[in-house]
Amino acid sequence: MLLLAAGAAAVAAPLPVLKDSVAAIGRSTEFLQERDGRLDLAAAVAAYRQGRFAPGARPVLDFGIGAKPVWIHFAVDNPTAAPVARRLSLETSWLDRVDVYFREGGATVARYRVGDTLPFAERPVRGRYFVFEHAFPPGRSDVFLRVETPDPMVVPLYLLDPETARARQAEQEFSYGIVYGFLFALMAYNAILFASLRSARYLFYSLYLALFVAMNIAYTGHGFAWLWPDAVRWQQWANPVLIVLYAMGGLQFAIRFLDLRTYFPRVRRAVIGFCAAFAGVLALAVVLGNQTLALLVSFSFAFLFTWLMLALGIVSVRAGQKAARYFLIAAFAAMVGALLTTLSVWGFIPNTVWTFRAVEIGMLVDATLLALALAYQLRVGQEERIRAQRLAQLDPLTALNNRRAFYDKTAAPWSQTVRHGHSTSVMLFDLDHFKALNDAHGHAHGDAVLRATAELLRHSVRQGDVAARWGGEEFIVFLPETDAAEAMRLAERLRRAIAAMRVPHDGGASSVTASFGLAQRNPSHLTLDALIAAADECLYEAKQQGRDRVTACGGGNFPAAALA
Ligand SMILES: Nc1nc2c(ncn2[C@@H]2O[C@H](COP(=O)(O)OP(=O)(O)OP(=O)(O)O)[C@@H](O)[C@H]2O)c(=O)[nH]1
Repeated sequence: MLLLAAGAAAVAAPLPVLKDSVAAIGRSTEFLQERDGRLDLAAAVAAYRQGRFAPGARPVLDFGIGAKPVWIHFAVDNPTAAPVARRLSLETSWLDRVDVYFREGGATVARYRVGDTLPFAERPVRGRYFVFEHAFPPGRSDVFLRVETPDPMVVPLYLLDPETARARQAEQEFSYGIVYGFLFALMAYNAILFASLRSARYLFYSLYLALFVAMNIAYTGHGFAWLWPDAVRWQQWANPVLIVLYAMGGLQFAIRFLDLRTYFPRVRRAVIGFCAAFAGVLALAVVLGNQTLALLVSFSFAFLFTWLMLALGIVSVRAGQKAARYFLIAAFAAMVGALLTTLSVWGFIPNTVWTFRAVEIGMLVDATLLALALAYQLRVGQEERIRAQRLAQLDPLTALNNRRAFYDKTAAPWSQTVRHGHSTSVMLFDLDHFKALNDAHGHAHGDAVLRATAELLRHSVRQGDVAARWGGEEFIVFLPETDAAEAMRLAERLRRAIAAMRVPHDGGASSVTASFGLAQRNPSHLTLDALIAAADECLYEAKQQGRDRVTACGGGNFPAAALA
């Protein structure tokens, strides 16, 4: 059993048992910030003895960005008769320099210097955090740490038995595996969608996730441990640069996803300007070698970024964009996650696995919702395309096929007809004296007559027949597997129905008649147009012969009276 003692021996606080608590020990520590120049160990120990150290008020000590170097002390009391092994870990990966001194009976028995300004291989225990193994002898030991960094000086200290510490680390790595695996899968899937659909929003979504992973890998220390263990200089700049790139990636995705170019062109320009301004100041900070400035730029950018994403989501929802609802909830989840993590790191709320990792949980929710939103947009886009295609094929007045659709839909049956030599006919008909009807009752009434005729036609054709408005007051029907006699019966039925039709207008109701031309395919009709031309000739003949009749070319002429 190992006890941790805070404060000078004379005023020792109650000693927590470390083995039972996987919590940061900030409250059991005391600290002194170097306000009047650098202190060496001897000076720090002397200051400690003089009671100049202040007690740690929170589990995780936090001194902010660009803070002066700080000395931290805690005492360990081993009440047993044998040494007890403990693992001290400082779970912030970005600290520039940390000196640790283990002292017993007023003498330093072990000292380490770590920090991300030193190559990774120099760490006493290989890990993304700063870890030290120490066997505490019976009785009291003192631990002094000196921490120096321009980065956020957050110092979550844990003192655990090595087994618990290793299990905790394995658990953390496992969960990072899940987070990165999930995000990589989404990234790959959307990159494939981009490759096949060529829509930039999928690319920017993948990029946004990739930049989140890159940023996360950097600030969790995985990058330094796995990817750039010797790139000490890059390690100094990786966090601010990747934070800014991540936020820029998010905004670039938002621009495309929310289609700001169409909906809010000025907002889009402002967002691009905002990104460019921050990127410019960051570049300046890098050129000047001013890390504190770079960090201030990146954190303020990240802070504004979360609010901006939320604001863009809100205005887009208000502009009626359905998919923006997903975006808004996603941005909100990411924001809550980032907020919880920040509060837990700074010790305002309990630093549990859930609160500390909330930023990643928020990002998983964010990424999932955005993937759903992209899928939703894809589906809506497809439906719109299909609807547009259908509309492009319809005659707007009568909702019958237009000419283009007629040719589309008859292409296959026509080839069948030609290949198998089936009898096929085409029927063309044209309303008689339609100009006079328009003149007498107005164009709107003429339209009503055309719609009523189309309705009759729609109900007269059989399955497989293709009816269309050919133009003006002229209609066409392609009749597959239909010889002249059968076509004649169909046409005659339709002619009578049209003649019997009454279309009401202000002063009563009007009636119309129609003239029909019929042509049955024969070997001389090499194309459908040739057959249509033949039907057109018959129609002309029907008109010539007095209208309100069906004329079959090469076949009989059936005036209304003859068939009545
Ligand atoms: N109301 C209405 N009229 C149309 C439409 N399309 C064409 N028309 C009219 O249809 C009339 C066709 O006139 P014409 O080609 O002289 O034929 P017609 O008067 O029917 O005479 P015949 O065909 O010889 O019996 C024109 O007055 C066109 O303006 C339409 O969509 N709506």
